[in-house]
Amino acid sequence: MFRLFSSGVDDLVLVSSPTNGEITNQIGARFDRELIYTNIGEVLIAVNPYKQLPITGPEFIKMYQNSPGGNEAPPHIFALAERAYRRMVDENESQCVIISGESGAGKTVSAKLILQYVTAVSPNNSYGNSMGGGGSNNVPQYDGGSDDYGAPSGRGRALPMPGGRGMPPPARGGGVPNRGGVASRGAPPPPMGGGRGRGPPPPVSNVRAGAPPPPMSGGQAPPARGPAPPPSRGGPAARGRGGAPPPRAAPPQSRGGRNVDVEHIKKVILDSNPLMEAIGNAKTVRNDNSSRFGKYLEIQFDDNNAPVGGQISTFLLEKTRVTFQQKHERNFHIFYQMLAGLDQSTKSEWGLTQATDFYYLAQSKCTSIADVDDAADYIEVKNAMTTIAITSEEQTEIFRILAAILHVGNIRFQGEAPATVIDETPLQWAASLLGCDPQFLGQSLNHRQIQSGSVRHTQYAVPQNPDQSASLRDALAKTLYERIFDFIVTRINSAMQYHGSAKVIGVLDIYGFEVFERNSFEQFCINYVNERLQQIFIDLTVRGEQREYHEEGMKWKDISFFDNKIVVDLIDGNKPPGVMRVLDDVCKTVHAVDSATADTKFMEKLIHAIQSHPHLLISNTGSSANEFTIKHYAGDVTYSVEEFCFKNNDNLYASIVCCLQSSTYPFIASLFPENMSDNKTAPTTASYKIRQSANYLVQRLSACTPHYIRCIKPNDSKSPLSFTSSRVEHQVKYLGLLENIKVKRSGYAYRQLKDVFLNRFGRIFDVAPRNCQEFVEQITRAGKDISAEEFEEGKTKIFVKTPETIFLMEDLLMQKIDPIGYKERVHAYKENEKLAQAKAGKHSLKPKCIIQ
Ligand SMILES: Nc1ncnc2c1ncn2[C@@H]1O[C@H](COP(=O)(O)OP(=O)(O)OP(=O)(O)O)[C@@H](O)[C@H]1O
Repeated sequence: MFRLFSSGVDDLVLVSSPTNGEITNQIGARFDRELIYTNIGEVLIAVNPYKQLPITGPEFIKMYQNSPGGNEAPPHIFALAERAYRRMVDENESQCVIISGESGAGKTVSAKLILQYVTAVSPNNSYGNSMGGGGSNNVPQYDGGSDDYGAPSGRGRALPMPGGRGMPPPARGGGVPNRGGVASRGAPPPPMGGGRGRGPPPPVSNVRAGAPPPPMSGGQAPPARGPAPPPSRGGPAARGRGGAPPPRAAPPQSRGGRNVDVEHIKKVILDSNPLMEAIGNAKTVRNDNSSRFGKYLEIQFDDNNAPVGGQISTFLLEKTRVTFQQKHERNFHIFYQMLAGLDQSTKSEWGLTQATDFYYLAQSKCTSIADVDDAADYIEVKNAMTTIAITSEEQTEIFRILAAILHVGNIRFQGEAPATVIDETPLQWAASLLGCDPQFLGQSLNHRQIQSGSVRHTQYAVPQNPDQSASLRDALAKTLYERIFDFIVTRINSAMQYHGSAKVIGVLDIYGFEVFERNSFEQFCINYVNERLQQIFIDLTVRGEQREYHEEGMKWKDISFFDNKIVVDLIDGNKPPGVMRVLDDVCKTVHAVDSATADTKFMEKLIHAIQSHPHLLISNTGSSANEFTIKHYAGDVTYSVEEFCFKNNDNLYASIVCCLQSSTYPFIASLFPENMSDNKTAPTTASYKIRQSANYLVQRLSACTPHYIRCIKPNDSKSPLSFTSSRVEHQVKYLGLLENIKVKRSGYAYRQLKDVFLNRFGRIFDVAPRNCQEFVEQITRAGKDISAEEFEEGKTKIFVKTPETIFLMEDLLMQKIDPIGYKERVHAYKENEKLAQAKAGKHSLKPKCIIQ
């Protein structure tokens, strides 16, 4: 008895006894052969190789283009992209690609590859008769692979031959099913929700700018240090080149009907990437270019299936990074790009020197990244801004605010409440660049406006001590940054705005499930969003299966799976109240208490409100209780409640907003349109915004046929092609891959169109069977371990219950059509096995197939 598949199977649904360890072994065995992609049905697993493999160049696009729904194609991100695009074209349905995984797993690279593929294969004109494949070679492309690879052997079915470096292996088990596992709906998605809690914008067809980004907040940096040269000018009166024209968003470029410059839209889609990365990405210890926000990009396609518009929605921007970064991490790239790229005279005019002079950049002791040229990136970012029609005046306004943020970070406080500023210089700089009166700015940092609980219209200015003032200072910096971020996202959306009806391909690049040694409010929110995404994943997968059974005229069999609704309700439920509801209730009543007392009250209330729940564990219910555990679908996570209330409150401080609204720069005032004297509406909390965002996402994604990419980070040292099994197994667990496989296998492990099935497996016999019945008769005679119950015939497909049957059929096929190759593989297998044993069981695989 031998194991044939020591190289791992390309569809994990075919693993005989799936466990987290076994899945890891399979992925590892493939990774050793530079096969970074593996399927679970139509779900794609992508392992980051930390090395450019020659598998994503234009010739690979051609290879996958028009391949029939990914059938027979080895697992590849382009196979998935092709399936999404083709299904949109053929079935006139919106599609979405949901990419998840931990930091550094390769989500952003995967998202870029999807965009690269879709922009390349779609037509360049919004009318005419080309249906895909008309993409221009001039379209800028992500440089994800080298072009030095040999030309593919043809279009459509052209598959790479085995043996080459980075080449996919021969399709095992007949490739992935054409359909199945996904539900579909015809209509394009509904209009988006409103923008940033400033009231919904008027509906414009199915596109609107400004999704509700749910901000995360919190984190207080210690007071600033660092020298700052004296201001060249003081106060708002001195304004340099900025009497600045009214800079509010330029009128959207209205598009609709057939007058769309598709090539321009493709350019905007691809060029907006470096801009979004500049304002939303940063170096972290895990990833030099880590996205610190979630992004959902929808590309809109017209009747000619050309991209005619788009829409970006952002989620969970980590704005605490503006004021605090841990050691060896950086702030958002844009700050360093500005310092490296701005001309010297503007830098002098704005009081800018070097990164180490500004506390917000200097605290982490990391201001540069190996192999990154911030000055060159600055030029790229400016060009991208120009592409999306941000005028040069507006660009100046944006960078001046960023400069102001750096000076804000250098303001330090001392003394009793109200705290006084230690050195006026940074305050003067900040006030000057923000067009505010320095005294007004100072007062808005050392006094906080508090509304009376009993008499709602009464406001009090409460003096703040140095710590509290530092907290307000950081709130100012974070608010300014967030508004710039939103402004740029809105302008990207304006540049892609399309008014006609359209179907979409959405690409969601969002943090995956997070479990650290210490988990805080941020992980709680991220994991909640992931619970919601898991919910729609299960829902759509089960419904997709149901639909397929129905279409195939087969009797539905119940699929058993863990329904995580119970966990979602535990977090966001109203009646009985979930954790978020309890948190919001506590936050409403704790304005006057310090952060630690508020967290204690939250813990008390949580223990009282949710006494017993099968998915909530509170081991310490005494007065020192400070953590709770949620049993998530992917595993248990313990959350420390420290700063939960502070972060959840995410206050927009009235004093700060009023000061900025008084700015003599119309651009800055326009970023703060809210009416702060309107006391009627209760301030929204961070968890409220996250619930809203999650609802919005679920609504958008549910209107599409989903495609999933689960990204895996193979090691923590960013080493090329190195695979640490324990790290991977952890991710396999938290990505819920085992559950994926179970759901997918609970009915049939394999399904294939009748023609494709009979063409492949009919070759086992001297006389090819003409139909399913003949096939079953012959195969049960040929393979003594194969029973007729293993097969079921639908209207268009043949279904096979267990992977073992598929493996046996594959063996019979191979012995028949390539007996020498078969012997060689058996030999190679034995050699590989010896090697594996010598390496003490590295990726040791359990028997997948028995050769007799
Ligand atoms: N398919 C790939 N081929 C080559 N290198 C890759 C690939 N995927 C990822 N990488 C490398 O890994 C790095 C991290 O990838 P990426 O930024 O996409 O991770 P991420 O999951 O988006 O992380 P984060 O959540 O922190 O944003 C990339 O900058 C790149 O160097």
